[in-house]
Amino acid sequence: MGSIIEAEKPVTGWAARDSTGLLSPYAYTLRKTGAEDVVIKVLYCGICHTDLHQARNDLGMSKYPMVPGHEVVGEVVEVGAEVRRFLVGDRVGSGAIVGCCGECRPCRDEVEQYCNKKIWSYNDVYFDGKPTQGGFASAMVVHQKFLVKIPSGLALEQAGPLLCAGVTVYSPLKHFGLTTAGLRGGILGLGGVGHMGVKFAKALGHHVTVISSSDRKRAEAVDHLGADAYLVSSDEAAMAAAADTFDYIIDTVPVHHPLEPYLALLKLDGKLVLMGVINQPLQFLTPMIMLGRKSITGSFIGSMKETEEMLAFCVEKGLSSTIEVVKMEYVNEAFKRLERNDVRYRFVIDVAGSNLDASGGAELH
Ligand SMILES: NC(=O)C1=CN([C@@H]2O[C@H](COP(=O)(O)OP(=O)(O)OC[C@H]3O[C@@H](n4cnc5c(N)ncnc54)[C@H](OP(=O)(O)O)[C@@H]3O)[C@@H](O)[C@H]2O)C=CC1
Ligand SMILES: O=C/C=C/c1ccc(O)c(O)c1
Ligand SMILES: [Zn+2]
Ligand SMILES: [Zn+2]
Repeated sequence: MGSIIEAEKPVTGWAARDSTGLLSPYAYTLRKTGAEDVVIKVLYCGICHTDLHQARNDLGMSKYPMVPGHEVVGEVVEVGAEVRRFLVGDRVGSGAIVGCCGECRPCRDEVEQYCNKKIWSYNDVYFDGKPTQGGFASAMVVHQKFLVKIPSGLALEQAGPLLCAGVTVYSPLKHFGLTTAGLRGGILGLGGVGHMGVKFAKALGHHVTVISSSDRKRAEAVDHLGADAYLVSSDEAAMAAAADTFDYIIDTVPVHHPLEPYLALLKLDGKLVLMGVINQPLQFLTPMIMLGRKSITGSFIGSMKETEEMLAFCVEKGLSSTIEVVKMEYVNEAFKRLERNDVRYRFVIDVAGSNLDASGGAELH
């Protein structure tokens, strides 16, 4: 077991300073290692579209400097005195949430992502009053409850996106009972979350249709990801032909869009599950859901329990994410490419290989 270091630890991350979302090196300190804390050296971190929303202040709630990153894979380098679940050297993962109250109903029911006092991995304030900072950094301190072991069957760089994109799509499939083989599912938006949706839905034995904004991803969706069908949302004839055929649609589009074209695709009792973080009201006419008893619902990441289950599911089914690995110096370009929908299907930063501490942060804040 590692020793407890009593001092705050200097660390270098890449932070956004304002709503341009441009990231640059930033020096700060990590809290002293508490009894249930685990210090991790960050190895890899995926880039989720939420990181872009937050860095650019799309939701109007961003605080700077902000070190994004919530698809974190690391190696344990220290553990607190009461950490029982992890040892120095373990390969671990951390996601979007790093704290919760532990007492409310969602916490007691092990769906702590729905705790009203949850603490986000960055752009939030920890119990000690310090800002939380994410995984675009050389190290993090995380309470043991919010870490999972990465199973040995998974490549570390590919495991990162499972910790947000993966569990985000696994959780509603499980929760809404969408696990029966033979269901007909739609994945709207083939990005980081969407591509994991195709993989999980196929592994569950569903008939999977990708619904995309263009024809550009058709061949990859069918040949590489194994989708059964591909619809271009602007192709009115194809959309009309597919009306009333889907049990569910997982909607991952990150910008404002109409819902009616997708509600029309659902069968009786079909479900539209909203995933995208959208800062403008969405609209639909009520008959679009009444005539067919359809549901519009949403889902937020997944619990730590579901994350462990999802990782085991990936090992069992031989699944992982499809990624492009980049160095931290490329992160601003990666953000631009993510915004213009030019990534197959997730960027993952090789954080350890980017030698952040050697590059030196800005002055200590
Ligand atoms: N609910 C939750 O818990 C979570 C929510 N999110 C949110 O889900 C959304 C999707 O995240 P993620 O998969 O990482 O995003 P990506 O950018 O990787 O994928 C989004 C996909 O949506 C489609 N799209 C349609 N219009 C646009 C547009 N104008 N700009 C960009 N993409 C567009 C594209 O697919 P195509 O080319 O096929 O049209 C694109 O690949 C984001 O809003 C993110 O914040 C993310 C994780 C967890
Ligand atoms: O990517 C993970 C977080 C998603 C998210 C969902 C909802 C919301 O309001 C956010 O700020 C983030
Ligand atoms: Zn995310
Ligand atoms: Zn709680």
